[in-house]
Amino acid sequence: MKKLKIAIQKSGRLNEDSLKILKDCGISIDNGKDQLKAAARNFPLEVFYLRNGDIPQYLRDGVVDIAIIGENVLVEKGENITIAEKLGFSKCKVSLAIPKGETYNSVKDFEGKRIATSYPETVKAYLKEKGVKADLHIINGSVEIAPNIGLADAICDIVSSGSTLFKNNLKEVEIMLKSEAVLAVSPKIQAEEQQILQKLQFRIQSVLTARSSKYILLNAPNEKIEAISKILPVLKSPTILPLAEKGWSSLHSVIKKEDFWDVIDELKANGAEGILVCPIEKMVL
Ligand SMILES: Nc1ncnc2c1ncn2[C@@H]1O[C@H](COP(=O)(O)OP(=O)(O)OP(=O)(O)O)[C@@H](O)[C@H]1O
Ligand SMILES: O=P(O)(O)OC[C@H]1O[C@H](OP(=O)(O)OP(=O)(O)O)[C@H](O)[C@@H]1O
Ligand SMILES: [Mg+2]
Repeated sequence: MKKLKIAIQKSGRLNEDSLKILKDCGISIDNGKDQLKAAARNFPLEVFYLRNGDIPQYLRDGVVDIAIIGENVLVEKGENITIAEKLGFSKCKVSLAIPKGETYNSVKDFEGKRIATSYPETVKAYLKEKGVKADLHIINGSVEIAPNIGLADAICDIVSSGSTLFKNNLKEVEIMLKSEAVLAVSPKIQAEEQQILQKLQFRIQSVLTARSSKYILLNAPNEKIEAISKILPVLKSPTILPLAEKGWSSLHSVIKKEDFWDVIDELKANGAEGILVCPIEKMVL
């Protein structure tokens, strides 16, 4: 039987969450420390542990069928590669930054400036669109140090919490793109592998929907149930069950994780008690 070949980052920021999402999809993989290739035990999947930056080429060549990779890397060198799914982790921005003390008016300020970056294609495309010509210095790491050692006037790199910029006395002035981990697909994927991908994608979608949702249970007097049902931003209509105590009911539903804190005060004001919010493991809509 054919196997779907997936590339994930060997080590680094994407590695752990990539393995976790496969695990949550019920797929167990031998994760030997120095292994570069492993087979899943219970799913037709072969895992290749690779450098994030090398993955676009492997996808293009059809050496692997799919990959979990930072969207920013696809923007930089992911021509012809499609995104099947956004995975919701490793969220970051790719931004332009300049020394904190300098004034900034607009992207035109980069005209003629030296910009250090590991993402030259992304910067080139961005500045070209804005009609700005700058001088790019390509370096592979520790980009934020460049202005401090006189190598460049500005930088373009990944920003997440902003602490690396802060520590290096820099400020973010342009956000070029927002990125997260994605499931990317090779243009050379074959029909049989495509079918396995569909099965994997179905599992991933169930995991992602569950991750962004919560199961909520609460008790309320019967006369308040209708009002409470209207407050809750539920996915479908709630389940309502009578409690042993007369005149009271228990309401069960699924809500979006981020919505809960917006409605909690209103729920309480409407007589809701014993509110439980629980994680959901898998969810099929
Ligand atoms: N500080 C950060 N916060 C959130 N996501 C990040 C951060 N830094 C990088 N990422 C995301 O994680 C991906 C992998 O970053 P990481 O630094 O682990 O590897 P890398 O050095 O870019 O790649 P390689 O595997 O080729 O060495 C990046 O492409 C980006 O999408
Ligand atoms: O805004 P922050 O939260 O500080 O994150 C941004 C930093 O994180 C990444 O570096 P990483 O730590 O992955 O080191 P690397 O340059 O060796 O990849 C990125 O290259 C930035 O330097
Ligand atoms: Mg990094």
